[in-house]
Amino acid sequence: MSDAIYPNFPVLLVDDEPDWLSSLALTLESRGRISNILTCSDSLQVMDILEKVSTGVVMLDLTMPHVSGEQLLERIAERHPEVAVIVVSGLNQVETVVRCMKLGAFDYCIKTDEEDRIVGSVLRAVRMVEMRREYQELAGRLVSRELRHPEAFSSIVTADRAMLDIFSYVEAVAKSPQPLLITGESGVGKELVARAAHILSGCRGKLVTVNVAGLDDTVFSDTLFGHVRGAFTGAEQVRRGMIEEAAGGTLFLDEIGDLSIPSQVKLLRLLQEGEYFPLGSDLPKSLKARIIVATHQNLAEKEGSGAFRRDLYFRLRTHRVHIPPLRERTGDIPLLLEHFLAEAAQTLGKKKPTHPKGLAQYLATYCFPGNIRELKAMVFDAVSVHRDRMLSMDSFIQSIERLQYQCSTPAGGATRQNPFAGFDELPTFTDAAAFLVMEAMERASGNQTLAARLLGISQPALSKRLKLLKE
Ligand SMILES: Nc1ncnc2c1ncn2[C@@H]1O[C@H](COP(=O)(O)OP(=O)(O)OP(=O)(O)O)[C@@H](O)[C@H]1O
Repeated sequence: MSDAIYPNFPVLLVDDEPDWLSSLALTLESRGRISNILTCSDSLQVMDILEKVSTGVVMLDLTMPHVSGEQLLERIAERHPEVAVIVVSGLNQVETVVRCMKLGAFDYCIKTDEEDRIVGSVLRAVRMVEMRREYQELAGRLVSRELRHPEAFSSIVTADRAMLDIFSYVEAVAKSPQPLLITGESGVGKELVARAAHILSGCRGKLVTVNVAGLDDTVFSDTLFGHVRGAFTGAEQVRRGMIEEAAGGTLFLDEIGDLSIPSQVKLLRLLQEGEYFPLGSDLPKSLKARIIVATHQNLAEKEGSGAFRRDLYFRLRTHRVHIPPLRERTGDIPLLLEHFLAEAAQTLGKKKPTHPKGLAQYLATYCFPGNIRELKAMVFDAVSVHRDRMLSMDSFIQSIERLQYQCSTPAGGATRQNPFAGFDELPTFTDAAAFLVMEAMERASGNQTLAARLLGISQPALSKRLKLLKE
């Protein structure tokens, strides 16, 4: 949650008793952190307010002069079905409850109910309205496929459809108080997406990044929550934790899949309660930052094996995006190549070189386990050693040939499979060679030099085989 008022739509409290209105408002603010509250003690004004202000939730008394709560409930359900109405009444009669629920009430509370019951009901209604609004926003954007703030994504070079859909999604959920989970292999651009989500959130505070991989539980707590003086031996100064650093902004927790179980419990509590205790202090502090988390690991698998808490996993996955690896968006390679060539030339103080025809095609045949970071490093390496106007292909070929084995083994480095192992009847040498040649030509988009490299033979040798195939 940011410093901004919460939720981003008003909760309207309607009751003819001003004292009850102020006490309810106080309870919602202190127990539910709901600060965006409007009150109305005149039932005649309610429909006017709803016309003018985009209210999300109404808490409605039943017994009021002029217009009764039930009449209002009926009108609201008819004219503003998007508003969630919670009836809060002194009447504890089953028939009244049933009638109100039939008229479309979201919930029915009795004024003498425990505070937690009433606050819990409002929080559920707020969450439902938030989700409904996010869904409508998202559906609208996916249909129009238009970004309202494309500048937030300006550092992410792509023309890939899946990536552009991710941008729409991130834009739609950017203002949500719920955490955002970003998954994807290492180097796909998760941090860039987190940065874009932070810009779009409208929070004026900083984006504070913490890589939680390898932090033991004490260091994790100290880093995030900070400590008071004397909290432990050596704690001579107060330490502001990263949550406080990020107040009014975004806290980005990278490598969340590596978090220890005790730290997962603490993170879950922080997300659930919106509160934390600095080490050595028994005075809680409020979370005032939006949380974004990222991991290259498969959290569903980790949850299945018990290495990641289920409750935290479900809490984190409310809003989630998966960034595809570069090998699944090879259409981006020419764009990224141009982008990194310009960046490398500028950084290294050189003139931007042109690249050989076929380089992008050649790169597209490689699996890029390190994704865009790896491509960027390759381009910088090539630019740093090149002397002529035209970039040499050799530096790329050498890097790729050195790393190529990783592509031929499945993720996780399992041993190379024999592709013929499951065949009942083996193909002849001639047939197998013909299939290989056709596959290489396909992968190299018809470029014989590239196809020959993929097969480890010379271009004339490939040309000879192609001629034989045609005959
Ligand atoms: N689409 C892109 N356009 C331009 N640069 C990109 C793009 N995607 C990634 N990069 C660059 O690649 C590098 C890796 O990106 P980033 O750190 O965001 O990846 P990551 O998924 O967070 O990696 P890790 O999991 O290792 O933390 C950065 O230098 C980033 O600027």
